[in-house]
Amino acid sequence: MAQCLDQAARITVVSGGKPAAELLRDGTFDIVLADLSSLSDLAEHSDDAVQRLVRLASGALLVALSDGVSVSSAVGAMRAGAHDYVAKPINGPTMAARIGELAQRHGKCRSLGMEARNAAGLSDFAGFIGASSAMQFVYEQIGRIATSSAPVFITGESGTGKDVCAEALHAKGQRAGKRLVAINCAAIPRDLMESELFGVARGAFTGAHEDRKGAAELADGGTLFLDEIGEMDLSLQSKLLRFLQTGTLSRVGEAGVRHVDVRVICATNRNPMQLIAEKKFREDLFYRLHVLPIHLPPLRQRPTDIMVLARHFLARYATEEHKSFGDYSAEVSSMLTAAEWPGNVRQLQNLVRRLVVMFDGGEITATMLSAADIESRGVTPAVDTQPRSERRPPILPMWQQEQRIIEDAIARFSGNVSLAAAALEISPSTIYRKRQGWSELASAS
Ligand SMILES: Nc1ncnc2c1ncn2[C@@H]1O[C@H](COP(=O)(O)OP(=O)(O)OP(=O)(O)O)[C@@H](O)[C@H]1O
Repeated sequence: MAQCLDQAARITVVSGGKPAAELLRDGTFDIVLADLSSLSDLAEHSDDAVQRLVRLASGALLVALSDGVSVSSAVGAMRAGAHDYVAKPINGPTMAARIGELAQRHGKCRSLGMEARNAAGLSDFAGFIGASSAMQFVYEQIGRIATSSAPVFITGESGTGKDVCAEALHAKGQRAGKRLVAINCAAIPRDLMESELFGVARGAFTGAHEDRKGAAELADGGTLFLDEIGEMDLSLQSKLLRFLQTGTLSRVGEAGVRHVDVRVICATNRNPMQLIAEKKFREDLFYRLHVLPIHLPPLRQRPTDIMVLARHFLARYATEEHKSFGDYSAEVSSMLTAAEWPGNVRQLQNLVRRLVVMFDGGEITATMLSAADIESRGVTPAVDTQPRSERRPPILPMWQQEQRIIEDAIARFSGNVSLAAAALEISPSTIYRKRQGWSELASAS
């Protein structure tokens, strides 16, 4: 692992909780890797031992290592103050990647010598734009793990580039000559999901007029990207687990098995540990998939990327629209850099696209920016000639108002959910999820 970390990293190994406690009392460390099975000399219960080590190692990041994979011990260690939990066995590069990701999240890169390494970083990489140290770390991770066949688990808020990441991993890997087949577990109705994933045999159900390959077979030799994996039905999760364990699948309605060789990449914007705790995601499947994790940081945590992205999108859309724009004014630059970007890169991208469509060119001013922002929220004051008393519509429940906004947007784009989602700055899967919820609410009322 030492070879995978920065060259200047110094690693001290001790065996047992007591020697570790003494060392932490006297010295300063950035990362503590605490093997839970070796702490019994410090406290009877490993959670208490972790708590003591965390207290002694003030300022250090503590990673708990465990022999088995168990949510209760993970939760216990995290409650006791550990910053991450890793199940053994784990190899050096993966451990180094986990540490880097953790350091990124906790702003420890500088002390771990990562900042200096990133100074001459890339401003674009396999579809990504961004020169921040957070993105340099992502590029490094992609470069390091792309050639492996082990599953990758991508996490990150909506709009942070999880699809871009899956494409980059495929493009940089040895399977690039074969297909990358993506399947969105939230967008496909539950009863169709199994046949979409594993295929269907002719006559399996009404409408199955011919044999059809599913996404896994179509990706044979290449990469299968399971987007929004957290939304997958529990019964299908068991079948996916069996597929991962055996490398074989059966099409729906077929008795035999077929061998399929795919690299699996999955992504979610949900917290996987929480899904497991809520029994919505199988723990054993999670650990099968969570071999090489990549976390995409939200845009607000990498403000240096904001203007790089904004300029990139401006140039791109101006070319597309055959318009000529100058730069963003200083005021606009500081407004964009200070914004929170809950929709991350997708939100910024949509805003710039609207600016380009709405205006003819020139420098982007604060007035233009606020006009484009108002447009995005659909705040268009209507001309009102009726008396006030007649004007006020009844207040509808929140879900019905939300439904109206979303369905209006879909109608505006002639039924194209992806375009409506882009205009509303949400993901298409959010729309599908909400639609499912509305029909349940409507049938309940
Ligand atoms: N670093 C980046 N550089 C350039 N474009 C980016 C970057 N990150 C995201 N994008 C663009 O932002 C949009 C959203 O990205 P993507 O679909 O990959 O996000 P996501 O994390 O998968 O979102 P969701 O969870 O909602 O599906 C896409 O158009 C993508 O090309």
